[in-house]
Amino acid sequence: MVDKALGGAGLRGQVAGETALCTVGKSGSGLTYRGYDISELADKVQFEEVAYLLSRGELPNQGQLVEYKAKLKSLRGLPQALKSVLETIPKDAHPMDVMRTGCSMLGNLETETDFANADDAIDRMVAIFPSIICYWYRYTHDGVRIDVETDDDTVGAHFLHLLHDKAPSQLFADVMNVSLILYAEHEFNASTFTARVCASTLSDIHSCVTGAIGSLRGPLHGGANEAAMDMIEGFKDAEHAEQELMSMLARKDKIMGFGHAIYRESDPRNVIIKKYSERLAKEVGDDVLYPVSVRCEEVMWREKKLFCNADFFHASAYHFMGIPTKLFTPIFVMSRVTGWTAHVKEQRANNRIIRPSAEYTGPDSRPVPAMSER
Ligand SMILES: CC(=O)SCCNC(=O)CCNC(=O)[C@H](O)C(C)(C)COP(=O)(O)OP(=O)(O)OC[C@H]1O[C@@H](n2cnc3c(N)ncnc32)[C@H](O)[C@@H]1OP(=O)(O)O
Ligand SMILES: O=C([O-])CC(=O)C(=O)O
Repeated sequence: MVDKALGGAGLRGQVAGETALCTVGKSGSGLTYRGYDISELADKVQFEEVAYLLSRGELPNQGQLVEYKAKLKSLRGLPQALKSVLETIPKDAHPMDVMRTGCSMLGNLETETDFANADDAIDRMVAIFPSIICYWYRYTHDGVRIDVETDDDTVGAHFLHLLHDKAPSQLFADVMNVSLILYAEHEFNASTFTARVCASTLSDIHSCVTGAIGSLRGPLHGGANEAAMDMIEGFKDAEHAEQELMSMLARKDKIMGFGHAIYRESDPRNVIIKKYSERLAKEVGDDVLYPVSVRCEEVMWREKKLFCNADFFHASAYHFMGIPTKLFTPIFVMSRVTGWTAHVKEQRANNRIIRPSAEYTGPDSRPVPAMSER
């Protein structure tokens, strides 16, 4: 059924399948993973518990969590052939292209041959994605071949450790944890739908994730956090931000990090990451980027009733932790791989190939003219 308020373009408002994984825009804060509210998850659990919840169906007990984290730790290493491929990708490549190639190469080296073993392939991707991006980044930017097998307890701490060559502070590790939870799953968003379409052909899980990475890359989806950072970095202070935004709105520019396909008044993830951005700003002594971001939020709501989505305050939060802007969207991949792959399993469990119909708008039937008549 088409929701008239949203219109039908972009399949908006049309139910394209069922899921037990996530609600968007419904009860509680509006976002739940398997029934658990996002704000409670962000408050109380680790990303690894969310990853387990999505792949296995329930939150782990203590023993299961210990075992799961030990398994992830043991899967961080990169095969030599994958390292060689990463070393050939140029320094100026976009890191999302590196993620896409890294995932695809992993699919060549560790091909999923039996859907019954999907959880092993999923765990491997959750564990190895930070290694892939950091190995390439440090090799091409710092000229070092890093050892990716750290002893860090969590995916977020492991990532920051590899990137900065030292274990992160507790605050930074906590922010990464919350960020990875917030990005983990979001129903039938564009990249997840890509993964489900691929899964519906009974393709392998690495193909599903490789396709999803390509969809996430665009600035209307995951790429918005980088685009938001590029924008706010250009503002000198809150006053300047307001003037520039007003001009951008007058030119009808799209303001990255604002608006949403489903939420109408707010994105429940924003209030959570905004709080952490504020804490980080205090921690690092920022008195520009956070006030600039807050002013952008005020102006966009006042002028357009547009609100910050999950991406906007992620920009300043990641920046405060010393993460280069072009690595922002790969972090989204490190998290969303848990949602994508849970959807792949769900699609496989109740599958019919996804193949909608198109309304034809081309010319009427006509004969092929001879070459001399074209
Ligand atoms: C984690 C995520 O992927 S969250 C999304 C990240 N993407 C962004 O931040 C990119 C900026 N935002 C956008 O481009 C859009 O809001 C999207 C892609 C997220 C949603 O697109 P839609 O569902 O088409 O948006 P929606 O139907 O609400 O748009 C309504 C109107 O608001 C405008 N609008 C929506 N978002 C913005 C924005 N960020 N800046 C300026 N105008 C906007 C649209 O152009 C549209 O105007 P129109 O009717 O004159 O064409
Ligand atoms: O749901 C969407 O369309 C985009 C989004 O917020 C996400 O994927 O996290």
